[in-house]
Amino acid sequence: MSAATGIWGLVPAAGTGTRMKAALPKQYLPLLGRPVILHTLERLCGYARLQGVLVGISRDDVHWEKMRPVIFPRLMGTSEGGATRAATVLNALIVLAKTAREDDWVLVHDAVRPCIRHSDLDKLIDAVSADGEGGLLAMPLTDTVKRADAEGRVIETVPRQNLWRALTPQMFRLGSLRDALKRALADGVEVTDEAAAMERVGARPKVIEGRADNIKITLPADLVLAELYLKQQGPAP
Ligand SMILES: Nc1ccn([C@@H]2O[C@H](COP(=O)(O)OP(=O)(O)OP(=O)(O)O)[C@@H](O)[C@H]2O)c(=O)n1
Ligand SMILES: C[C@](O)(CO)[C@H](O)COP(=O)(O)O
Repeated sequence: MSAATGIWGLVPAAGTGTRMKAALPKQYLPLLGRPVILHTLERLCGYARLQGVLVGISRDDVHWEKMRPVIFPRLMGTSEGGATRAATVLNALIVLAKTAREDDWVLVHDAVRPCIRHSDLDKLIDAVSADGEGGLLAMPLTDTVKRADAEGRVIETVPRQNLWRALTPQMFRLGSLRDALKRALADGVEVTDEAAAMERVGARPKVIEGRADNIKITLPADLVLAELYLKQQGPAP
């Protein structure tokens, strides 16, 4: 990676959190007394290797302004979210491209993964910037995997060798990722992560084993787990 290559953070935070079934979007639910997203932004904005962090929020978002996380260094502001995570990320990349360069790296990290550690960010950046094809934090599957039908009856046991759970951040070059997401959306293909969009155009992203505590807050029980992890981690990001 040339010395001039920039590294940017992009945080999709425009979801509604339907699976959480809460009164407000889950990225704004309280976690140790602060909104989930503030924990995530504190981690990312406090990470010196990022030049800036852009957050994609819904145009209907009424919580961001109330929160005004003005204290964070590197926080660039917000871009308009879309109907899907992919659309939110694409819109943010288009905004980021006004400041960053086409071959700069972008780390896309879910707003609802507040337990991300700086050591995992280092691991991802060091591995991917040396490799060039892009990559993502992930965890190898350790349970047996079943595919079931609509009635909950097992159809098959899926061989789990070489199966990984994708986490975030996912790290790709700005221009390539923007174009790949544009292509997926134009083809009507809903990709649930950035790597899937890149794979569609022939990339072979690298999986980098991440920490088990980098959980995505999706269901109520995840909030309890995130609280335990943050308490266990202590102040060290
Ligand atoms: N249109 C969307 C949908 C999701 N996200 C973001 O993508 C991340 C991961 O998505 P997910 O966990 O699915 O969040 P939600 O879509 O809010 O959850 P649900 O699927 O339960 O509605 C979250 O930070 C979420 O805010 C986004 O920026 N724009
Ligand atoms: C990007 C991601 O967190 C990787 O596992 C996941 O795909 C997000 O999925 P969601 O349904 O938008 O939570």
